[in-house]
Amino acid sequence: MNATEQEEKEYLEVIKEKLTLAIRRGDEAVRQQSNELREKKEYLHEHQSGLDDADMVAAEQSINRMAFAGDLAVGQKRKLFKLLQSPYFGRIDFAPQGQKTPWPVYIGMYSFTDEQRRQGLIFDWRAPISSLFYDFELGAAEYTTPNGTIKGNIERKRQYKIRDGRMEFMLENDVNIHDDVLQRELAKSSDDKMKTIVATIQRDQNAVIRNETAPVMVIQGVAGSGKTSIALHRIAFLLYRFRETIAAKDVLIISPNKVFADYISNVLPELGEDHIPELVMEELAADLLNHEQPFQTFFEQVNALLEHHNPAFIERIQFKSSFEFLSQLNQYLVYIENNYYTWQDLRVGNTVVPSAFLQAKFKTYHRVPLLKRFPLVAQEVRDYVRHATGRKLSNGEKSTIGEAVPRLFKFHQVPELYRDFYRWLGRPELLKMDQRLEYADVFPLIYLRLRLEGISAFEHVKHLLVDEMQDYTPVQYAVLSRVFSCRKTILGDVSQTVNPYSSSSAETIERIFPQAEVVKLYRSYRSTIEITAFAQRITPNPNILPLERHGPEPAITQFASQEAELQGIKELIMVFLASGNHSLGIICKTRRQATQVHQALEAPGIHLLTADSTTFKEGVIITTAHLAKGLEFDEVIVPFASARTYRTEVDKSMLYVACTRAMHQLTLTYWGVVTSFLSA
Ligand SMILES: Nc1ncnc2c1ncn2[C@@H]1O[C@H](COP(=O)(O)OP(=O)(O)OP(=O)(O)O)[C@@H](O)[C@H]1O
Repeated sequence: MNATEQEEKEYLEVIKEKLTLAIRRGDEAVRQQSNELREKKEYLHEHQSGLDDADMVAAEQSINRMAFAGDLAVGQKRKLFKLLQSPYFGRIDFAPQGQKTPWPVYIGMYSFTDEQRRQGLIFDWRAPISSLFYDFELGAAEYTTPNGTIKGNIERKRQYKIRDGRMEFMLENDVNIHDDVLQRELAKSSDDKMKTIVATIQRDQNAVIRNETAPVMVIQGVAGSGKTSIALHRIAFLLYRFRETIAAKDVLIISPNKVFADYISNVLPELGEDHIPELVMEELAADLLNHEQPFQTFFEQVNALLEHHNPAFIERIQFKSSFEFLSQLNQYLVYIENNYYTWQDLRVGNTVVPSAFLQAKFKTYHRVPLLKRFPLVAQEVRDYVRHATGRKLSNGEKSTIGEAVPRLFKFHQVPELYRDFYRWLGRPELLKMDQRLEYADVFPLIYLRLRLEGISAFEHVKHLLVDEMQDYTPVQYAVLSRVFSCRKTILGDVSQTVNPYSSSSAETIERIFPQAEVVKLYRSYRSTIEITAFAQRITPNPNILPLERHGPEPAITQFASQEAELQGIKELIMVFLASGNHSLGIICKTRRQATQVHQALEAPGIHLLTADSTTFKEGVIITTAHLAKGLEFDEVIVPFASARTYRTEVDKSMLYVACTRAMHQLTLTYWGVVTSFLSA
């Protein structure tokens, strides 16, 4: 069936016709449903007075059902329209064992069935059979279904590029041409937001996407290895595979900032899924602190590190990012259990509640978080006194007990205990708590809160996705592990840390989640070989495997002065505007520098992205390396690449992140002496 390219083109027309018909039928159904809905509402309105409660409830339920069906139909129509533009991207002819003739399986973004013949015309890329396309070339192959493994033979494999309903090309996979299609995809200029990669998912990526069993999946991948893309496709896969038990609203993405969240926001809707709730780490922290405690943000912490070298500040951060610190916090919790109670008899009127009774009751509730035990023990004491006196207690007596029981313990507020922790350590100077907490104290405080008070928020979350895992500390992970007992996908790259004093590697995360499956990805897709090799000069990684794609050598351009450099950048922007590229990122080390460049270049269409920005912008963007993390641009300019700007370990991380954002072209500019990080 459909052996030649001509036959394929004709078949495409047949499929498009069927899709058009399905859209028409869907329209008709939607029209009918909305008419029925309107009639039902009118009927209700007119007969309101004659209907009893049960009738009203039934009518409301039926209206809700109709509205829901209407929404589904609209969603389905949207998918059909998308399919009409590009119905499928792959085909495999598969003969299951024992069958001579293979049958063609066309694979697309969504499935499409011929309702009349009950025949699958297009299979969703996430369907079990579609995994054949990603995992095998011609020859013996197998795929797993919920009912077992199906073995067989792939006799033909093709890839298509269909755009606006037209077949742009068709490739026969008798050699490994997968790379060919991938090359074409990667050579394109960037989209305004992150895009889907369903047509070119690679085998190792597919294994991560389709992993159904890992309770915690840790993806450690080099810059541009597709971690974020894979994680989002994995979510789409899990939503499809477990659609009976998990919906988009049950997933939570923790993203590093709002711009990144906006940048990735298109992927899941493109894949036909609803929008997934997301939270920035600081929003999560504020929630877990009941919005009662102001704190420094991670951006502010990193900016402070970049602006001033402050050894005491660095020491505080480093200490609080260590495993040792987490273990000290745990030891402190044991210590206060054993040492901060003052056992004594409690007198209520003429009744004496013996200290042994109090001690025993506190022991009974040892599974309850410490600061939550007081009201429970107070109730036990009230019962004791009532029993002893044989009468009801007065309100005064009740409140005496309510106040006296907590007094048996030394502290009652988590922040007091947090401060005491440093005294217990013998290092009170490690806590700087002015008007607001330092960022390094935010999660330790939350951790104490969790252990001492318990927090029950976020229990509804069934899958947690954490990006930029290298930026979070052991205490942060200890918090995440306690707040989210669900399955998790955690991804990042330790080479892209923006704060080397607080970063975590996959190994660190494995210590916290011993049940984790760790996957390492070394193939880099984003940048040309030249850009990847250049970035290796800053932070070498012998394991990185750049995809064979070439472009211009990155340029390091010297200027005589800052004015000349800014003028040079203006000219580079003009060249960019005349090129066919879509996005240019001008990536600075600090916010101050980014603002300075923005002021110097001020022109319509040049956007400054800061930590306060909430959306990703197309065109020319000026920003910091910290904010650019996770984003990508056709071209990148790194201004002020001098020895004065890039000196410390943190600076070096920033430079690496900035350079690895470039897909096709990279230019570094400076005046004075070039940074030594580029001299290797
Ligand atoms: N299989 C693939 N097919 C096509 N494009 C791919 C594939 N894998 C990755 N890419 C592309 O490579 C680029 C990098 O992907 P992504 O941003 O997901 O990587 P990352 O590992 O999260 O990067 P970083 O950590 O550097 O931010 C994107 O443009 C993505 O579309």
